[in-house]
Amino acid sequence: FFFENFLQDLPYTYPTGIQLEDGAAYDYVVVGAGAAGAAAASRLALKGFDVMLIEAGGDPSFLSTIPMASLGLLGSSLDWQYKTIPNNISCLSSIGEQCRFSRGKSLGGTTAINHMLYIRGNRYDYDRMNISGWTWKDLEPYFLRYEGLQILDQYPASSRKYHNSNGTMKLEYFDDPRNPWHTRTVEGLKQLNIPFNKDLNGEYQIGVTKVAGYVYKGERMSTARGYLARNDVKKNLKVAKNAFCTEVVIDDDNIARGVTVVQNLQKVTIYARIEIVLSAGTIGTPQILMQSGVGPADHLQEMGISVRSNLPVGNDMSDHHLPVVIVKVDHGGLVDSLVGLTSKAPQVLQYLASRSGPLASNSLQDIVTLINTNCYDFDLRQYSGNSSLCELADMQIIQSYIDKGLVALAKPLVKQAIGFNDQVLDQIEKANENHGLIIFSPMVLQPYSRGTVRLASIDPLQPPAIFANYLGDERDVEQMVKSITFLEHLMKTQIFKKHKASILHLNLPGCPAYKCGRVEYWRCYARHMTYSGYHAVGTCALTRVVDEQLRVYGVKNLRVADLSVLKNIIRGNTASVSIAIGERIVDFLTEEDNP
Ligand SMILES: Cc1cc2nc3c(=O)[nH]c(=O)nc-3n(C[C@H](O)[C@H](O)[C@H](O)COP(=O)(O)OP(=O)(O)OC[C@H]3O[C@@H](n4cnc5c(N)ncnc54)[C@H](O)[C@@H]3O)c2cc1C
Repeated sequence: FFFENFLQDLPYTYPTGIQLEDGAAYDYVVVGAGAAGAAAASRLALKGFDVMLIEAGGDPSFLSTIPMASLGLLGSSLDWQYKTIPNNISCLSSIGEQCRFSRGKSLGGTTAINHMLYIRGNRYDYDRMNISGWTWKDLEPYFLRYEGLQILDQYPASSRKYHNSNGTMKLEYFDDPRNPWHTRTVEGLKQLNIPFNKDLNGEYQIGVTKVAGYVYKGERMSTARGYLARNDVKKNLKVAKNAFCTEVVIDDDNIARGVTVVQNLQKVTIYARIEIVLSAGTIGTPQILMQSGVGPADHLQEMGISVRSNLPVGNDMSDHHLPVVIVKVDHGGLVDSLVGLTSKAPQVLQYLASRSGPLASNSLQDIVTLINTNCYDFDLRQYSGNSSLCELADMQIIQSYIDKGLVALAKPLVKQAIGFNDQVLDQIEKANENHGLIIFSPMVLQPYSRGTVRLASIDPLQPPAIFANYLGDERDVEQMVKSITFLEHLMKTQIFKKHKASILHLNLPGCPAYKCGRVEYWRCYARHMTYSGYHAVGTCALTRVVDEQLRVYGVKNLRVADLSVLKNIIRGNTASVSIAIGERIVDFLTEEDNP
């Protein structure tokens, strides 16, 4: 009752869903209401076009709005719950040796379940794509168009020119988690000479900081909230929820005419008078394209699908990945986790009453470190970023905190969210009996390994085959060993030593004991404890599958706007660029930037 009343009090509501009618036509059909799709469809509707936005999921849940709850969303009904095809050299300690590959399934897409960190990547990441219209200079206006940075006055003056406070996606600092490791982590990193950099989206990208997040007034700022919940958007945009797009309808002249959609067990075809935009993400978009006959000819023929355009759809997928590193620390009577907090009524009430307190925080995750490990002296244990190369990060660290005893209390939830097998989970549970745990995620930011997405079935409702192929390239293993060595040094800093921090040496099948060979152990460890950074790009890449204006080669009136078009993975988190791509396509479509 309390929650029902409370929900009615929410200051924003999502658009009402529409039941699709077979044969209906709209100016534009946009498939996928995630980071890019929500932005693209909203802007088109605001320009006065008749737009239908198709989304496989429904509204984000109340849980999705609570920043601290983000881990609890993984494996939930808001998650597509994909798992990768094993490659036998990574994720060996995940259930079935399959890495978890979470993706959001609701209005807002993955921005409704992600960790909400706002990092735009390095300017060089865009410039090096070397594609006309896609340099940082070209893209910056689109980042600024949506950015609503509320804390700009707390940034250094040199940052001002890189930001906008008035955009629709409001961004703020997360609330204080009231966990001393929040500041201790920064202190330890400073002892290794990692600079404190207030703005990792400003002049320089290197350093440690407390980042701004997609959070506003204590609640998640998904694109469902930032775009779709706007009254002016709701007035103009049509949205079909729980509507799964199965195929693009392409006529004999290779012109895309419409899409087929399954909604409430009914299959309908709807049409686009102008164009169709696929924004179903790095997994969803290649799946729809291949079901429609757009993809690698040999694969399509093998699946019995007639080829409309032979393109390398689903190839060269690149994703951040990391070894999960578990650190035991002494316990200072902390309770900052969701499960712990729900048993702490005052803190829950504080959140409900004022959207503040630990539930409005992101645990320790908003402390973000970006460094180039080549500029860290492993002998001196000091960072010295004194060349231009050092401005390009190759490692990003985030961390979260698990309070003492929490794993035992919430084992099914942890298992569902993280997906490690019982052998590993039991060891983590044991370590957590008497210690708080900090889970470090040092991401390989520029991985060499590449994977693929293929159809697993001719049935479009079945999940595709995701072969992430993490650690397929040995250089990524070496990078992970470097990252772990860096964390070992962090454990030796005064502040971490003072609190008896130590990395947990898990007993893993096939791995030598740590004391028998440190580097060999960590190499083996990395292959066991591999985890996705959830930033996969490249399955419908610019200049390979789509042209500079995001038009699919060989098919007219069909474009892609989502993370799948990025050719190279950026040095940072990916929602930012995906939203910018959603903003960008609108100018392409409306001819302001369309030759
Ligand atoms: C656990 C996790 C944590 C993350 N943390 C961060 C972070 O802190 N900061 C950050 O910047 N990024 C983060 N990311 C990544 C970021 O959220 C994504 O890269 C970004 O949302 C991708 O945008 P997109 O538009 O390509 O796809 P999505 O946002 O995934 O949107 C795709 C949409 O298409 C819909 N769809 C798919 N197939 C179909 C179909 N057949 N029919 C109809 N609809 C369909 C989906 O349901 C979804 O709504 C995280 C991701 C995950 C999984």
